[in-house]
Amino acid sequence: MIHFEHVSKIFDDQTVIDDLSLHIERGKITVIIGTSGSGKSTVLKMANRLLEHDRGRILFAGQEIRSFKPEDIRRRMGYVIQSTGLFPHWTVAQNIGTVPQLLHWRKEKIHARVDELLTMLSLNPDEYRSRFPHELSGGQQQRIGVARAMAADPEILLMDEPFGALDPITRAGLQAELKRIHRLFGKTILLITHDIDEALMLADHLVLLDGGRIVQQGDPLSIMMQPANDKVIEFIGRNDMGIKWLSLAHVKNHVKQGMATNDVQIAEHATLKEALSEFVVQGVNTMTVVDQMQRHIGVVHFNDLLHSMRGPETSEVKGDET
Ligand SMILES: Nc1ncnc2c1ncn2[C@@H]1O[C@H](COP(=O)(O)OP(=O)(O)OP(=O)(O)O)[C@@H](O)[C@H]1O
Repeated sequence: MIHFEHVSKIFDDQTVIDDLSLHIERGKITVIIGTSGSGKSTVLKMANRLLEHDRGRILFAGQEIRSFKPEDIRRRMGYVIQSTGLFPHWTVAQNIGTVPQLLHWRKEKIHARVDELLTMLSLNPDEYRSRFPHELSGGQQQRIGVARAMAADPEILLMDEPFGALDPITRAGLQAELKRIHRLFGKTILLITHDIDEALMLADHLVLLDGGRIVQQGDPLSIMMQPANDKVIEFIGRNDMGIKWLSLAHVKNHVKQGMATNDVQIAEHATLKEALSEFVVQGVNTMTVVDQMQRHIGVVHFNDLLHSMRGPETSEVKGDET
């Protein structure tokens, strides 16, 4: 969907993006992770022409990005930033409706879309559509930022540290929500973060950026299995390796026939890390696995989870739909 080909960006004689080649695949979540100043935001801003690249080519839908008008590009790409950028004197509905309004949608259509998005993001439309941003919590404001970016159904969502300013619990909730929405609609997403757990949880394709250069890219599991150098190992974190494995594997690939002898259930799309937490909190050795319709599809055993923590077989986790 977006191709970066040998792209460089230079600010005041300093090369901040150096020969970057990257393919943002349709329907996937691509996550760029890097330390502060590594060039993450610059990559995102070059994608929607907030910044112009100096060398190489950026193609969007097969065409050089410079051939599009910046305003057209920005309508086709939703943009979510950490500080949300909501208009303080506009209601939630007006904020979400910004782009549809620019596109001259009918009033009723905008109204219906606002309500649809609020519902999708677990906010009751009757309660929230007329509120102003200062009447919302940080997490709710961030949801409105996401809703606004998605309002006109853009082809791609660009997300710049969207959950960076939130507390860990709200952050985890919104990450799960983004994952759920992605499962439902398969939207193409390019997200940047400096948080490795967030990156591992969300990424189909993970890109490690350091000093404006890509150190390694690929699916998270391959990167964990074959880190290119010490820098990558440092990124991933030497500790908690087993737990990070668990966050990449999913319950549905460890389901056995049968049913738990207790009432505890877990969703098939939960990660093994979430399963581990449930085993500990609930004090059980087995859990019944259910699908999205709450139908019982088998059982997961604590021992199997421990076994996978010692080193999952690649084939088990590869192709794991997240
Ligand atoms: N408009 C600008 N003019 C000059 N230098 C800039 C400009 N924007 C960014 N830079 C520099 O480019 C480099 C990369 O910045 P960028 O914002 O892309 O990093 P980042 O990885 O997103 O960092 P952070 O995680 O701290 O937001 C930094 O050294 C920054 O100082």
